Order: sequence, then C-alpha cells, then structure tokens
Amino acid sequence: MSVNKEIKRVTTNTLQEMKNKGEKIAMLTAYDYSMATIIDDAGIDVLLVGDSASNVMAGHETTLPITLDQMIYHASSVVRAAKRALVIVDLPFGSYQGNSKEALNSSIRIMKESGAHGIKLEGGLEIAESVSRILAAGIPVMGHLGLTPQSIYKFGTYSVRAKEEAEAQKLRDDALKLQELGCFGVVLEKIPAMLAKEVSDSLYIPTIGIGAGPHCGGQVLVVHDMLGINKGFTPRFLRQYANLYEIMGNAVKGYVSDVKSHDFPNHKEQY
Ligand SMILES: Nc1nc(=O)c2c([nH]1)NC[C@@H]1CN(c3ccc(C(=O)N[C@@H](CCC(=O)O)C(=O)O)cc3)CN21
Ligand SMILES: CC(C)C(=O)C(=O)O
Ligand SMILES: [Mg+2]
Repeated sequence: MSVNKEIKRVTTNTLQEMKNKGEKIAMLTAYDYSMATIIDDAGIDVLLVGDSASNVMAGHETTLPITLDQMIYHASSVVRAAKRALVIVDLPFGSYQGNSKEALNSSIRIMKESGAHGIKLEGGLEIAESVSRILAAGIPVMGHLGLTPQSIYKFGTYSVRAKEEAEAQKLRDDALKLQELGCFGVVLEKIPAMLAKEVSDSLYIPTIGIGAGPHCGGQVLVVHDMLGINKGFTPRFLRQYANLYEIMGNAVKGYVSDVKSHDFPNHKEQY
C-alpha cells in the first residue's frame, strides 16, 4: 500500500469528485521514467501511457504496430515515476479485439506486470462485453470515443468525427453504454465542441477531451506535442507550451561545437 504520507494519490474516486465539483482534470501522456517524473512532480492528475508511444517513441506512422509487451515496458517505467498521478495504460491494437477473454488477459497482464492503476480501450457497443469482463475483475476502465486511431484504416483520415447526425447519435449511445457498464471516464477525441458538451453534460462520469472543446471534464494532450518536441505536428487542437525541439537542438549544437573546438572537456572537467 501507499507509504508516502505527504503525497495523496489521485484515484478514480478523486476524478469523480472533481467532476462533481466542476474542477477540471489535467491529463498528459508519458512513456518513460524521466519524463513521467517531471510531469508528475509538476502536478498532473492523470498520466496516460498512450499507444501513441508507437508514433512518438518508436517512429511508426500509426498506433497499430505497438505490442502489449512494449506497452507494459513503457507503463512500468511510468509507474516507477508517478508519486501522485493516476496511471492509465492503453490496451494496444490486437490485444483486446479478439474476444472478451483476450481483453481481460491483456488487462491483467498490464496491471500485474506494470503496476498501473487502470486501462483504456477504444470503442463503444462493440467492446461492451470486454469492458464488463475487465471491470468485473476489479480493473478500472476508461473509454475512448470519436477519433479512435486504432481504426485509422477503416476511416482513412484523422479528420473530425461525428459531424453527421447518425455518427453523433452512435457516439451518444456509446458514451451512455460505457457509463452504464461502469467506466470511470471517457476520452472524447476530435469531435465538435457542441457534441462534446452535450455528452459531457449528460454523463455523470468525467469526459476527457482532445480536440473536443472546453466543456469536457478534463483535457489530454500528447506531452511531446505540447512541449514542442514533435516538430511538424500542429493540429488546431494543440497548444504548444514550449519549443523543446529548438532548445534541445541548440544544446546539442553547443556540445558538438565545443567537442570539435577542443573546448570540452576543460581542465575542471577531467581527473
Ligand atoms: N504525437 C501524437 N499526438 C497525438 O495527438 C496522437 C498521436 N501522436 N498518435 C495517436 C493519435 C492520433 N491522433 C491524431 C493524429 C493526427 C491528427 C491530425 O493530423 N490532424 C490534422 C489533420 C487531419 C485531417 O483532417 O485529415 C489536423 O490538422 O487536425 C490528429 C490527431 C491523436 N493521437
Ligand atoms: C491521445 C490519447 C487520448 C491517446 O489515446 C494516446 O496518446 O494514445
Ligand atoms: Mg491511444
């Protein structure tokens, strides 16, 4: 159990209390120990070990290639860093779509081998049986609706979702279903702000938006995007809080220059 008396861990109950009080939830991705330490120490509520690690960490075009073993490796590193934040891990593509037993086994592996506090998976009614089974095992589940990147080849683009009424109605139904099953929250990705407001107001559990406007219970971004490390990714929903690509690049340029010019190491930097 928790031995740290000074820092109170965020739990799924904390997130529900925040929604009840109208206090916004701040969530960011993290994939490694060093970055997670900085983000946790800076006061984030939820750390998401996203399958966006496939893009950001491994350089793949999509989230599809990342494996369950790789997600567990990233998650265990983040868990070791997180003193306060709730740590949630994406079930990667291919680790849950087969059947609900597979979904449960994958979730159990994540909880057992990484020490994370809950899982997230993409989809609505199609994955209801899996969500129930994972929840029945006592594992907190977060839903993810709207732009679901694991289905990119079904949709063909990363454009805004649920602009048409039929898709908007399915999203409303899916969100209610996920709440009814017992999910502690739902990510809403790249949908119209008014639809996100409607869904957020109709649910008692918190919604966490990314490109879903200001009315969600909280917000999530990929940390490399908001720190400006991921050069060239500038969707409208992104606010860049730093330009670390430039800052880190300049530091490396300085080092290269100092080595080439014989400036580094100097007499104090040797034995
Ligand atoms: N670095 C990174 N950041 C993310 O937010 C992210 C990932 N990776 N990987 C998984 C998913 C994929 N997501 C994405 C991917 C692409 C766009 C995007 O390019 N949007 C463009 C144009 C898309 C279009 O209309 O076709 C935009 O301008 O919004 C948005 C979200 C969000 N997730
Ligand atoms: C963008 C967030 C919601 C995500 O699922 C990820 O980073 O993988
Ligand atoms: Mg994801």
